[in-house]
Amino acid sequence: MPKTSLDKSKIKFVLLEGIHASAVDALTAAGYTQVDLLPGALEGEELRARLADAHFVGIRSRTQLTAEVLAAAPKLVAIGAFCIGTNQIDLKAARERGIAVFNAPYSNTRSVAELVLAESILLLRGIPEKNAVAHRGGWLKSADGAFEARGKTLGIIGYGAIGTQLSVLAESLGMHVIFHDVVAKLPLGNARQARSMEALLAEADIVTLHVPELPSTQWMIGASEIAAMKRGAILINASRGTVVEIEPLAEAIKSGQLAGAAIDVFPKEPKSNKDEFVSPLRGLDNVILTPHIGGSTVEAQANIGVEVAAKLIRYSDNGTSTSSVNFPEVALPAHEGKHRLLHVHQNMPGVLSQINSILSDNHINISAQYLQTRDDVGYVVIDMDARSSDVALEKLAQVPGTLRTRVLF
Ligand SMILES: NC(=O)c1ccc[n+]([C@@H]2O[C@H](COP(=O)([O-])OP(=O)(O)OC[C@H]3O[C@@H](n4cnc5c(N)ncnc54)[C@H](O)[C@@H]3O)[C@@H](O)[C@H]2O)c1
Ligand SMILES: O=C(O)[C@H](O)COP(=O)(O)O
Repeated sequence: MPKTSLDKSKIKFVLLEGIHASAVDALTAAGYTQVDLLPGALEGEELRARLADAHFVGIRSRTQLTAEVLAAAPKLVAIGAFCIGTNQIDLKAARERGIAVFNAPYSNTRSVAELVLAESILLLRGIPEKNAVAHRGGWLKSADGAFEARGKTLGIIGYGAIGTQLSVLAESLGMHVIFHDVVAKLPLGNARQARSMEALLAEADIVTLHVPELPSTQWMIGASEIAAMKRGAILINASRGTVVEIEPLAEAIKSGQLAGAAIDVFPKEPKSNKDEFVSPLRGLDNVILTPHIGGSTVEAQANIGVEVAAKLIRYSDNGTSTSSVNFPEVALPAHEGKHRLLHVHQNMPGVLSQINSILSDNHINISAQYLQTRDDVGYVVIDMDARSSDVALEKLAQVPGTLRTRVLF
């Protein structure tokens, strides 16, 4: 056997944040034996120490993979975000180190949509407050401020995978759906695109947020947006904690400007289940507070485990990088009987011609070559005879601008 491909028993996976066992099962079935599964998020020195010899890391929304952390992970080949959001990862820094990032863009979307629909019904009926009062020995039997969902207007900000599913579910209850998105979207069913976010805020009985964390979505709902909502409306945020300003929201609940709210994500979330949750929203009975569990269902987590593990396995075994959120996307066939050399490099003129000169000067006969670039990084894949891969790897690793090389067989 040539010595270039890393034996699967030597490839180390570190899975943090209680990733579902389905991921471990998938990795084990694919022949990977070194899989460390940890229940919580890590940070600082503990995180760096764990990543020092890891080839793959799996995280959820909590673990911050900054440029500094990635610099302390010299062997890292790919990152699996076992969730939708990838804002916790420095995607550019990862790409510039030749590290591909994969996520699960759909597996938990139904869980979030169902939760938001349930919260809409509960809040329209004032159930959180009635429930809290009953727990304290009170009895709030009244129809005042209690409404059916039928005929109410749901305003969805961010009409993507979650927003659209929620749209369909809400219409099945007889709700009117309006939405706002920065991209033109096909309205599903009888849903209607609002003229602007302001128009949506003015019309909706319930406003729900389903946007990613971006500079443009940071604090997009603050005091003036809340003031622009109908008096007695409801606000729901299960997107990211940086999207809604909490202080003005708490004030609006106390003043009656908003009748209720359901908040699943917060600007500052506890590091683990052992830490205290601190928020100005605590103690407000008509606010549903949930600990970032919009996507936390058994079904979603099991599916995410399988989906992201499959992407990491495919990238590790075959080099295919399609659906990566930060990396050049290359779809590769099997390379049976051949050795496959993967070369990740800075995207600058001349790299490919240098690679091909080396192959030609060393009389290396290639059977296939694939190239894709993304921003500042290029990814070239070369299939060749087994006897050539040792020398090709040694020579191509020296090409100026090389970020990373691997050989698969
Ligand atoms: N609470 C949870 O547990 C949980 C679970 C899953 C996802 N999420 C969050 O929900 C977000 C949305 O998920 P998704 O699957 O629907 O994502 P998506 O990418 O499918 O949809 C997001 C939509 O928001 C739109 N958008 C972006 N910027 C906008 C802006 N400024 N104004 C209006 N629309 C804007 C996009 O065009 C897109 O249509 C994720 O990015 C993630 O942060 C939270
Ligand atoms: O981005 C996501 O998918 C959600 O925020 C869920 O994150 P979690 O896996 O940490 O629950």
